[in-house]
Amino acid sequence: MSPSTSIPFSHSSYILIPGTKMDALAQMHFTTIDYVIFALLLASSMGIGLYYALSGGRQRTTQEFLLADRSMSCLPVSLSLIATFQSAVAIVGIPAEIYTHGTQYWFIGCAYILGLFIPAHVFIPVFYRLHLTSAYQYLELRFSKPVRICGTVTFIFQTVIYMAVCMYTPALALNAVTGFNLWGAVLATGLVCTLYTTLGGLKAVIWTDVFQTIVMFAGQLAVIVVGVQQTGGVAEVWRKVSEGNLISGIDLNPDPTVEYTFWTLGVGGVFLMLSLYGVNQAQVQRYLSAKTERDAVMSCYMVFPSLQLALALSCVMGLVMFARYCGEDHFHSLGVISKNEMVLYFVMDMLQGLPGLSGLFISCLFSAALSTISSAFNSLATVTMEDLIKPHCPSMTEARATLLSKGLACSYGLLCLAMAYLTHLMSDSVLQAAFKIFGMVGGPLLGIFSLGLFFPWANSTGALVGLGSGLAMAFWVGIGSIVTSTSGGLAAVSQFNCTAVQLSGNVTTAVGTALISTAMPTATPTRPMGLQRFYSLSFMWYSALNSLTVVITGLGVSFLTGPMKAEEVTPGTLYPLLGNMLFFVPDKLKQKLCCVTPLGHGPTIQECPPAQHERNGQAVYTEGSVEEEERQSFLLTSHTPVVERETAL
Ligand SMILES: O=C(O)CCCC[C@@H]1SC[C@@H]2NC(=O)N[C@@H]21
Ligand code: NA
Repeated sequence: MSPSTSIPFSHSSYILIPGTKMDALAQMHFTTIDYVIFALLLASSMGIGLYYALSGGRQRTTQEFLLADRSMSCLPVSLSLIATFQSAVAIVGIPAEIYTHGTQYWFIGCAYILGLFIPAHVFIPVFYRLHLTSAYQYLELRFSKPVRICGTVTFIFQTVIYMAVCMYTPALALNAVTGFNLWGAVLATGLVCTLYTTLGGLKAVIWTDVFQTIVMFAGQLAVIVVGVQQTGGVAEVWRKVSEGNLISGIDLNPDPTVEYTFWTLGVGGVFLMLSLYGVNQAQVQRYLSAKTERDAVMSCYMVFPSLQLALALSCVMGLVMFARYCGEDHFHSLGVISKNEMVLYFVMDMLQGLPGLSGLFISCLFSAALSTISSAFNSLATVTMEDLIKPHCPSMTEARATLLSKGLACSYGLLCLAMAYLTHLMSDSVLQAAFKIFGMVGGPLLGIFSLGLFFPWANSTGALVGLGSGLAMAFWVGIGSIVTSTSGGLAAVSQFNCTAVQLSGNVTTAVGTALISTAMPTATPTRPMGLQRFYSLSFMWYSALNSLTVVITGLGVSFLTGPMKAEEVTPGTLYPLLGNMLFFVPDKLKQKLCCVTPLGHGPTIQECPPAQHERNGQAVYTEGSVEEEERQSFLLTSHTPVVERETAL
């Protein structure tokens, strides 16, 4: 056993080194029951999709297809909110991070507090009362149409790339450990997902998310239970893990180039959470599908415990995996050359001989992927329809609009399949690839929404230049880190080896030292200086850096080009940040002080829009018509008794 081997993790994943144990394992094909379980998962997802295609309003209106008729209660919405950003990436990626970096990553759970509290009390009330369909309608109301278009296009770009990673991960898993045909798996996943999303709309996506989240948790739990039992029980696992020095306390290191510290996870993680649970269309659409604002806020609160459970399951799986292979450079001898592969080997090693469980785990991986990918297709179709097509063809009939939405969901599905094929450059950890996508593209989007919500002076020129600068900053750092490959994840890989070594005197501790092995075996890790240091910024700071770049540049340009006055801003598009921070100041003084229009003052000037036609003197609105939308928006925003709502805020 070589005590200090460094395993240079390479870019390419999933090459099975012939003759190694891994290769032998891959020959271990699924038993029939495993395939049956996997087929059951795909069939039940299809069933739910078909059910919603043939029941209810039969997906005949965009209100139903894209927003589930705004009729959902908080439980399914909250499970769907979790499923959307908990994919195979987390299930495959997090245990490997725990194995190689210790439990520091677990501190991202601290970011869930503010990361869900702020969306519940800032973003949801504003978006819900504006009665939006697409989050980017907000950008037109607050700024201008060009800003909305840029926001939509940025979102589409981010989601298509993220989808490719999400679809590729479980398929590679299947291929790596079962020899199952890689592209057969991608095709099966993509087609099933595209079908039920296209047929059943948001209702089907939400209810399949509920089912798939349950399968996801069950699969992870099964692996953990079997893993603990095969490693000699909880006490044994705990002993090996603590000896391996894997339990890391709070790391308060302020160095922003260190990948995982309390600051990058607890603070940087909040910005990541806000970009996902605050302003991402997929989540905003779920909030808007709730039948009342209260249901939307409750669904956001209910995400917290489930997200903590999902995080705990992934982290514990990493600990058990470490305990199982501790004391031997297991993965090295196995020829495992990518972090993404570790978990798959571990699971197949644990579950072999237990028919059905490996099928359950692969179903868990595909459930996680399907629930994320279907949410993305549906939100991509929604924003394309609402932001890019409808404004140009106002006279389009409801039936045609719905048909076009279905066509969009389908074509996005096929596009993501193609993107999955192109995703050859898989960074060493798919989890880090996902974090980079969110940070580089989701960060600037968080910035532009924050600019609009919290800064009345911001104008649309500032917003456009701000968004552009945020994306430029993101790609400068992101590409810089790949080119110089100094940033964590790609080159420098810390590899915990859990061999016990004799230290000075007879003190023996397991070496928890992280052996930094870089891709250049000769290079000793030197402290990067200047621009190198900038490029080696932890990817956990990308969301914060890029959103703040948008806000600062956006404000600067707004002041240069003539800031907006509070009365010019569309009512209901500002969040009285100052007003609510100074909640202790009496209203009269507050109004004078920061001249802030309290939240919820909808457009009071306009009259209730004219109905399409009258029937015996009563105004009649057809469901889903533009007039109906305007009427609802008017009712929602003008009748609210502001005072009591404001205190609720
Ligand atoms: O699993 C994925 O597809 C994406 C990786 C996790 C995304 C973020 S991390 C913080 C938050 N917690 C989750 O479970 N998902 C999101
Ligand atoms: Na998911």
